[in-house]
Amino acid sequence: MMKLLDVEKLSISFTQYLKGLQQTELHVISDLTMTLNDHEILAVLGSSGSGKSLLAESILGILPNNANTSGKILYKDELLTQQLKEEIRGDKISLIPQSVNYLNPLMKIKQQALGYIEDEEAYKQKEKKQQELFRRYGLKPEVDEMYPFQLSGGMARKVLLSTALLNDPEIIIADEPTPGLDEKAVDEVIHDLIDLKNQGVGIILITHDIITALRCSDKIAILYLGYVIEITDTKNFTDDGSELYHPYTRALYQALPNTDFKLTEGHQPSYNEIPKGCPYNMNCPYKTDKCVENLPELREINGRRVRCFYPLVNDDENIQEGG
Ligand SMILES: Nc1ncnc2c1ncn2[C@@H]1O[C@H](COP(=O)(O)OP(=O)(O)OP(=O)(O)O)[C@@H](O)[C@H]1O
Ligand code: NI
Repeated sequence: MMKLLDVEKLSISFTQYLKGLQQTELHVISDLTMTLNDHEILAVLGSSGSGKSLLAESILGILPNNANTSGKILYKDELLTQQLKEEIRGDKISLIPQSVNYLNPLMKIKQQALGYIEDEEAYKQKEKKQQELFRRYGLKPEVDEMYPFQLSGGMARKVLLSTALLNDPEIIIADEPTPGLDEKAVDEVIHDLIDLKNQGVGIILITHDIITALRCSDKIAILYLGYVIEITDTKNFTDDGSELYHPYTRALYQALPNTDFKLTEGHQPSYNEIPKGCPYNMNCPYKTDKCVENLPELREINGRRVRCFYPLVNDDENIQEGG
């Protein structure tokens, strides 16, 4: 097992200008810490608008200009600077984008998959790889000369997937690859991701769909109001949920058959109302004054990372109250 990415205390916010000279800070991601290894699918689970795409953009170095960030990201123990991000983007790290709108509508498919390559030999090699990948994903040769509008949604997704794989990436960030797809296409995406993982790729699967996360990930990081509140092995989502330590994670899992399997808006308060103290305290049945006053750190407990003063650890595994 090799560490590919370490995200350490990453925060992303936007300054909002209100009437007059007033301004407030919109905290979209706060104090996010997580690790991605090779041969691993890490699902990042959060509701719509919770900053998941911004996390992807931050790792890739394509954040909007007005974003304020702090914290750091390491790539194989090396600080991932903006320069290094630009070097490895599309090469060692690839994005499977959230939307097929990432395709340039005015450019033929093959041309945009390959990009501009000056060296003739290098071009030929990449072209060969592209043709292999297109064949592997069932894209016929005539797709090469098509424009995006001529593709079905499923074909466009396969083009994005093949393009992401062209340079044998070590890390793939898949941003919501399944919404809007029919059941068969979802099965295919999941199958492809697991296949890539088995080849050694480390994958960050960004999703608001807990069922997709449960079906293919090895670990799940759960976001709440921009905070990671638990990172746990996917196998801990089992039976009655008693292996899940954060009250929110457990409630989410136990509610599953009755919800529409999605983390919808309304589950969480809005970003303008992030409470002082624990982000979950307003909904937590176990809260104390301490939770209202203080923000719990993300700490390691029995191989999980949990942001809670009173994690729901089984009786036989005694844990001290966190500080
Ligand atoms: N350039 C920007 N300026 C100001 N605020 C922004 C900007 N970009 C994003 N945001 C804010 O950050 C929030 C998170 O955006 P993001 O696209 O990362 O969410 P997401 O979790 O990917 O949502 P979805 O599930 O809908 O894809 C947005 O709701 C928006 O309020
Ligand atoms: Ni998004």
